[in-house]
Formats: sequence, C-alpha cells, structure tokens
Amino acid sequence: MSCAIEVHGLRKSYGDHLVLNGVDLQIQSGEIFALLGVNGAGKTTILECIEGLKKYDAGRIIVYGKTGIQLQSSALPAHIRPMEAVTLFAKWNKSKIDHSMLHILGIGEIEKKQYIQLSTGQKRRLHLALALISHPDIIFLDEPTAGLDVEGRLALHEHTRRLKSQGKTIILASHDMAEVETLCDRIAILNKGNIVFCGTASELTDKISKKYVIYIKTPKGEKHFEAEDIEDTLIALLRELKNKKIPIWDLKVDRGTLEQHFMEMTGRDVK
Ligand SMILES: Nc1ncnc2c1ncn2[C@@H]1O[C@H](COP(=O)(O)OP(=O)(O)OP(=O)(O)O)[C@@H](O)[C@H]1O
Repeated sequence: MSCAIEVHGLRKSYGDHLVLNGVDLQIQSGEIFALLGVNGAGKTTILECIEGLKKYDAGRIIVYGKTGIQLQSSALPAHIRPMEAVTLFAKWNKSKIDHSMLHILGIGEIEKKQYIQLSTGQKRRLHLALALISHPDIIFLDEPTAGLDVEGRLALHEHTRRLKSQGKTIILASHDMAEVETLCDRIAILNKGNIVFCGTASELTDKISKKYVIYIKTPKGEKHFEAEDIEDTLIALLRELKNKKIPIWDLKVDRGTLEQHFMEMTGRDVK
C-alpha cells in the first residue's frame, strides 16, 4: 500500500503554548484514518497544518494527491443556496459537477433552501459534497458526525465507506469512540503534543488490555473490579461472596472498551 500523507517531526506552538511536539504520522492510501484526542489536544491543528491552512514551526509534511476538506459549520454565507455553493466551488476548482455524487448525498432535496435554513445533517451533507467537488484523492473530515442523530450518523458512515470503496483516503478527527471503532482502519491518539498510539482498534485493545474488568451485581449493588490475574481474582471474589452468603445476580467479564483504553492512555475522558 502506498503512502497518502507523511508527517515528520511536526511542531506547532501558539505563542508560548506548545500544541504539537514533534508529531510523526504515516497515513496509507485508501484507509480511513482517525485522529483521536481530548478537547484541545491539537487534532484540528494537525489537520490544518496538513491541509496547508496553518503554518507550523518545524517538521515536514508530504501529501501525495489532491485534497478535499469538509468545511466547519457556518462556513458559508447564510443565504446561499446549496446548488449555488456547488456551482461556485466547481467554478473555483475548475471541476465538472458530479451529479450522481450530489444525488447520493441528497443535495437535490435541499436545493430550494438557503444555507441558514438547513439542518445540521443537511449542512454536513452539503459540506461533504463541496469537499468532493474537486474529485480529491484525500478527504479531511473534522468531527463529521458531531450533533447528528443516529440516522444522520449512519448515513454519513455509509458515504464515508463508499468513498473508501472508491479508493479515497479519509482522515477524520472524532470524539466518537464507537464511530472510530466501526468505521476506521487505523487510529492515532494524540496526547500532550505527541502521538501516543497508532494502530488498529484491536491492536489498541491487545496492547493495553492485559486488564480484565469484572462486573458483579448483588443485592448490595453493582461493582466493578480490574484484574490482570483474572482466575485468581475471580476465585477470591466468588469465595468471599460465598463465605458472606451474598447471592450473585449478575456477573460479566470483559477486556475493557476502546473508551477505557483511551482514558488509560490520556488520563482523561474523551469529551
Ligand atoms: N489560533 C489559535 N490561537 C491560539 N491558540 C489556539 C489557536 N487555535 C487553537 N489554539 C489552541 O491550541 C490547542 C489545540 O487546539 P485544536 O483546535 O487543534 O484542538 P482539538 O484537538 O481540535 O480540539 P477540539 O476537540 O476541542 O476540537 C487548544 O488549546 C486551543 O485553544
């Protein structure tokens, strides 16, 4: 597989606030790659440096291919109509309008409305259509499903998977662990200016999931325990409950969710 983006030693500060402290990343062509990090970790800053929208202090970025960027909300004039925006972007990019792409994204259904009248989901679809106008190889999505309902989220996931099946590379910044786990081929976790993990969701689980989590429900309530030596801990726990004659209502053992692993690596919740 060839490389779509290489980032070497990327450093960026805002005044004396160091945000990126030598970030290295390699994103492969045709993959859906997620950038995870708590609020303010620097995800947008990395994306904007790669997109060429932001200057950086040191490092090297190489982008192999044409890029398309999904705009943030409120990025368009309030009264512009969707097809006017599409035509404007196509002229600007000297691109032919792909009507089948507009149809798939449902732009026809909203063409009579003004931008200000669109729902969050409709705006996101329009922003995605505008990102695709120039027929890019690499597409950047910054929190594409934030604020969307389940239906809107699933529709956007479907569009993203379709783009991947067309051979596009997709880079998305997200806070949604379930989204990242189901949609993305690889994940990078950004913490305190550095990439602290880069790999698949199952590699992340394997890497730090030496710990099991035991959930137990008794008449006294619900508790959970973390254990590396699962057999010894379970036997001790069951023996203690038996000795105290406390009945077990429910018992579950798992290896932790992606969110727990994320919190373990960053010391914080994702939100
Ligand atoms: N133009 C700017 N001037 C000064 N500080 C900035 C600027 N842009 C971003 N920052 C700061 O840099 C840090 C990283 O911001 P960035 O937007 O890249 O984080 P993020 O991971 O995308 O956050 P979020 O998840 O909240 O969108 C934050 O502390 C932010 O306040």
